[in-house]
Amino acid sequence: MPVPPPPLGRSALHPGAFTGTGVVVTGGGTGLGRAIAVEFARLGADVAVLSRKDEHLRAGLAALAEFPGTATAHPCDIRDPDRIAAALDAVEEAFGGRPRVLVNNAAANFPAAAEEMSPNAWRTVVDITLNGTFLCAREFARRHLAADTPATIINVGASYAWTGGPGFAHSAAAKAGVKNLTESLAVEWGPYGITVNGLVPGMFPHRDMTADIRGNLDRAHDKDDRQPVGRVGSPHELGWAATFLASPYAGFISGHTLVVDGANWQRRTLTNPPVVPVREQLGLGPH
Ligand SMILES: CCC/C=C/C(=O)SCCNC(=O)CCNC(=O)[C@H](O)C(C)(C)COP(=O)([O-])OP(=O)([O-])OC[C@H]1O[C@@H](n2cnc3c(N)ncnc32)[C@H](O)[C@@H]1OP(=O)([O-])[O-]
Ligand SMILES: NC(=O)C1=CN([C@@H]2O[C@H](COP(=O)(O)OP(=O)(O)OC[C@H]3O[C@@H](n4cnc5c(N)ncnc54)[C@H](OP(=O)(O)O)[C@@H]3O)[C@@H](O)[C@H]2O)C=CC1
Repeated sequence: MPVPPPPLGRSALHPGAFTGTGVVVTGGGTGLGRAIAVEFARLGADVAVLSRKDEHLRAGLAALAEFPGTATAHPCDIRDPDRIAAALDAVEEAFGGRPRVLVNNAAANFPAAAEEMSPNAWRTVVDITLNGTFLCAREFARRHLAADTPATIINVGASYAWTGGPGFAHSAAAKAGVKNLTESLAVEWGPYGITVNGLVPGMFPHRDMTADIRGNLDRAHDKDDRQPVGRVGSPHELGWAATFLASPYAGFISGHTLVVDGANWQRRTLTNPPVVPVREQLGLGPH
């Protein structure tokens, strides 16, 4: 019997838990990033959204408008270190101080057969998902290291970091890198009061999904029945996990990657469904 989550509008932590705390969410104008941004704002945080597209920045601001904290949005391509630095300068000015939390949520992905992936397709996904995560973490941490102030970083991953992701070789490899990077940075920066954790969403359908990813999901019917806990995730549940990881109650958690997926990725048996080649799954013809 699936147990539904408490409804949108509840918070897991006490009201005002993040009042006076600045939070940066990359890709915070859409989907799961926006859900994370909203849960921080609900708890009083000042929230900054960073991403490339105006429409996404506006959507992020609109979602944050009902909450009391400062909401700000800054155009930024996380592949470009200078633009990241400029965006964080602008965030500090808007908040009147350094944000304490960085959520590296932005990523890139599309399904493609590995043998058909162009070098630039591979490079683009790795550049945004892995390199962008590193560059944002580096710029954010440098500022805290220089000022000797505590901070926390959450890197959003994917469970195919452990399993491989047939049909998503670029994204899976990049997310494996993100998980590994999380572990390195947690140790390097731990002595200076910076915790670094990973947060992995399982199946969280939402209306901002790119057509490619949505199409991939839509090939599966009965999505709830395919999850061990009997249902897919609601985006605000991921937001609750993020706020917990950034809270003082998680201060002794660092270098960990928390998977929020109802045990879906452990669902493996010796009698899995028959193998369907990736080309067939993607509707591609023979080689
Ligand atoms: C599944 C569960 C886990 C989910 C995890 C997620 O991350 S969900 C989050 C998902 N959310 C997002 O991903 C949101 C952000 N995503 C985006 O902005 C775009 O999808 C982006 C990743 C292509 C980057 O845009 P951009 O303007 O920087 O790049 P660009 O347009 O210049 O393309 C670069 C190269 O990639 C090639 N290529 C592109 N598409 C396809 C394809 N379908 N097929 C094959 N190849 C494709 C394109 O042809 C080009 O190579 P070329 O021709 O030069 O050799
Ligand atoms: N949805 C799901 O079920 C799952 C999601 N995930 C992970 O969760 C996170 C959020 O995914 P989801 O919300 O579904 O995806 P979306 O496609 O809705 O969000 C991706 C966000 O990343 C931003 N972005 C992409 N490229 C860049 C860039 N170069 N610079 C700055 N921002 C960029 C986009 O904004 P813009 O276009 O404005 O730049 C967009 O807001 C990702 O890390 C994803 O890998 C993992 C497993 C499953």
